[in-house]
Amino acid sequence: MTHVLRIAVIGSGAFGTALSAVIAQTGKAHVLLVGRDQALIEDLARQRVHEAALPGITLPESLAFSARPDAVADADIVLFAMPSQAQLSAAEVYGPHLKPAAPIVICAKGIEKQTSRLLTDVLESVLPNHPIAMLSGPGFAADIAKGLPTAMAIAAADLAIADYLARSISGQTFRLYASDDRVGVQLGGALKNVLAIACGIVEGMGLGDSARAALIARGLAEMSRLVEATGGRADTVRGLSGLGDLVLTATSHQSRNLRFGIALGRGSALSTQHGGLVEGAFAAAVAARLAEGYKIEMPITQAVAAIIDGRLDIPTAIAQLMSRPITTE
Ligand SMILES: NC(=O)C1=CN([C@@H]2O[C@H](COP(=O)(O)OP(=O)(O)OC[C@H]3O[C@@H](n4cnc5c(N)ncnc54)[C@H](OP(=O)(O)O)[C@@H]3O)[C@@H](O)[C@H]2O)C=CC1
Ligand SMILES: O=C(CO)COP(=O)(O)O
Repeated sequence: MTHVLRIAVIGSGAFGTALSAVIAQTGKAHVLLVGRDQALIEDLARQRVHEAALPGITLPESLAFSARPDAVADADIVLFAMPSQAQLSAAEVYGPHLKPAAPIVICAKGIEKQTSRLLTDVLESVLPNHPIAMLSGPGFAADIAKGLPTAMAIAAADLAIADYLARSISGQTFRLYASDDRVGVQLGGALKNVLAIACGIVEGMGLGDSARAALIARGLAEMSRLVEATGGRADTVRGLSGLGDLVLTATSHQSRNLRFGIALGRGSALSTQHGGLVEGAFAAAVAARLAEGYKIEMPITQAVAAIIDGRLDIPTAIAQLMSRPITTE
């Protein structure tokens, strides 16, 4: 009998639910969505709609659900679709139940706040016997779940594993490109959130589309510097999980990071809780710290970090950015 691929997606929020739905839709694998909230999981199995995260979107009949950590035991591939700061605790809870050597795919955009570690390093420290891959790039959960065309990057240390994962997960509407640059792919996702907050501030203050375009281009230069300093490649930054995701998040009001920045620019003290998850608010301080450690210039990122920490007001930040020494591009 041929083995049918089994994929488990852990994290029943917007992204995890969307990924599980789109993968189930391919018909290539048995897909299981695993969440912590028993009542929500029972509701999803009954209603096939996640009203809180993906309102009005019907989930496929073939998608299975569980709230038990040991339900991941027979999964050939496991996606970790919870926020960046929860990846470590999730690895500790689900790790003991994983199938030996099953590839783990991190589906979060951030850097560990406490230690400044990359998420691949965080998971490798807890799950040393599993290949750890990273999925990132432009794609809103709602677009993915609706079956709109989306393309993202998936990176593993071994390109053959990235290729296997890309082929296993991709379908008619959701297309993955394989890479062996885990650093570039994950930092692209983490840093674009910080830059999206900056673009939101510009929008909230009514500074114009020209300023936004300048931020995108100079932000991309900052991203390249940190990616290269950390051992990644600049060409990855010009791809889906860099330029692609930055353009999406810096321009679409679907983005929580952009909306958070707009609120800051308008002077409203929106907390990172009220607008939903704002990964860039965590990543800004870490990225600024890393830049300092590597002695590279990331003035936009550093300004966003200082604004969020309350160390800098927005007009002063703008004046400082505009009065930096004139230099070459
Ligand atoms: N939404 C989007 O469009 C996209 C999101 N992403 C990324 O995906 C990640 C998740 O975002 P998103 O789904 O939107 O966030 P949500 O806030 O919608 O959902 C987060 C989910 O993670 C679960 N969770 C939190 N901690 C743990 C844990 N320790 N173990 C297991 N599950 C946990 C929560 O469960 P509970 O309800 O039980 O607390 C919740 O279901 C982020 O890094 C984000 O940047 C990437 C691309 C697109
Ligand atoms: O990463 C995303 C789309 O690619 C989602 O962006 P937000 O987290 O800002 O909503």
